[in-house]
Amino acid sequence: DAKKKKVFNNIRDNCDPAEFWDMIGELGDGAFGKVYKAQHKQTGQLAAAKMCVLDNEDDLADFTVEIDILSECRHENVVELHEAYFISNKLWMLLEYCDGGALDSVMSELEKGLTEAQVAFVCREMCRGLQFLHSVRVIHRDLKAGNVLATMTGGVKLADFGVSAKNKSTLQKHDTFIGTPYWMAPEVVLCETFRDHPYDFKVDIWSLGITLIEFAQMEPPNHEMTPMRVLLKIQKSDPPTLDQPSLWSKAFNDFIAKALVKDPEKRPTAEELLKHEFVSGPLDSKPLRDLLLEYRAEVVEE
Ligand SMILES: COc1ccc(Nc2ncnc(-c3cccnc3Nc3cc(NC(=O)c4cccc(C(F)(F)F)c4)ccc3C)n2)cc1
Repeated sequence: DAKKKKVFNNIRDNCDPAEFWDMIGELGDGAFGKVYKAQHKQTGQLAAAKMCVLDNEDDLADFTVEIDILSECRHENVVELHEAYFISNKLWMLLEYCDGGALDSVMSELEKGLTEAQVAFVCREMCRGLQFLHSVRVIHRDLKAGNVLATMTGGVKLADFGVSAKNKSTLQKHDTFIGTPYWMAPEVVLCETFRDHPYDFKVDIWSLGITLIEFAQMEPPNHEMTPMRVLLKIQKSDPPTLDQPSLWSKAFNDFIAKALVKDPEKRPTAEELLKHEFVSGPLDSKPLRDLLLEYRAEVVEE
């Protein structure tokens, strides 16, 4: 009955994607479920299709955070959701297909990091994506090269391949209202008022800085340590820098130093970083497009 059946907007209920889409290849088989390369039967449009088997309809609620966010987040630097289907306990999400793949795969396949020109272009696009996400009060919380997708035409798109449960926690929308305060206990008031700490979104700026070091050096700082050791190190050490600063421009080193400020209140916003000389000059997508052509040649060769 209508009452029980929660209607989720953006999801086509009891509609089979196989009616409209052919699954033409596999893109990944992660913890989250299978991901296929799909082609629309009529339009020929390509998509990345993620299928998750849900035990019951309540699990669907877990995914609606991701679906609602992706449906609202229409921006050229954020991966775009085409359609979502829910049929016989299977949830399908079809996203625009980024034919360049994820940037961590590009680096590991070519066994080299990005040049400064490539980093500067990708960095500007990522800042624009972050500026948008933060403007609609979405915090990514898992920025890294593996979550940056590219297209052969030089498009750069923020994505998040994390496991859905993590997505739910990482993609907390921060505009939930505070309940009526009259009956609130003091500790609830304290928690409620400081819950929506205005600097939460600054976590993405730190991760952006770390991701730039990953682009330049193929690995993030401290990659040789165990995760436990890294937690302690990040907490007590000075912010990381490029291993060999003299190999890179002053602007690049300075941009990283600005993003990797430990105090979130002093860390700049994406909007402020877009004014930095590292990304404010004329930047061309050609260096990135050339890298992707190299990558495609390698992958095709295999
Ligand atoms: C191995 O070679 C390739 C070649 C091309 C591609 N291209 C591509 N293009 C688009 N999506 C994918 C993809 C690959 C593996 C897993 N998921 C993929 N996309 C995807 C992403 C999502 N969700 C998000 O990216 C997401 C979720 C929450 C928030 C956000 C954000 F905050 F960034 F907006 C983004 C949901 C469903 C799917 C199918 N992959 C990938 C690998």
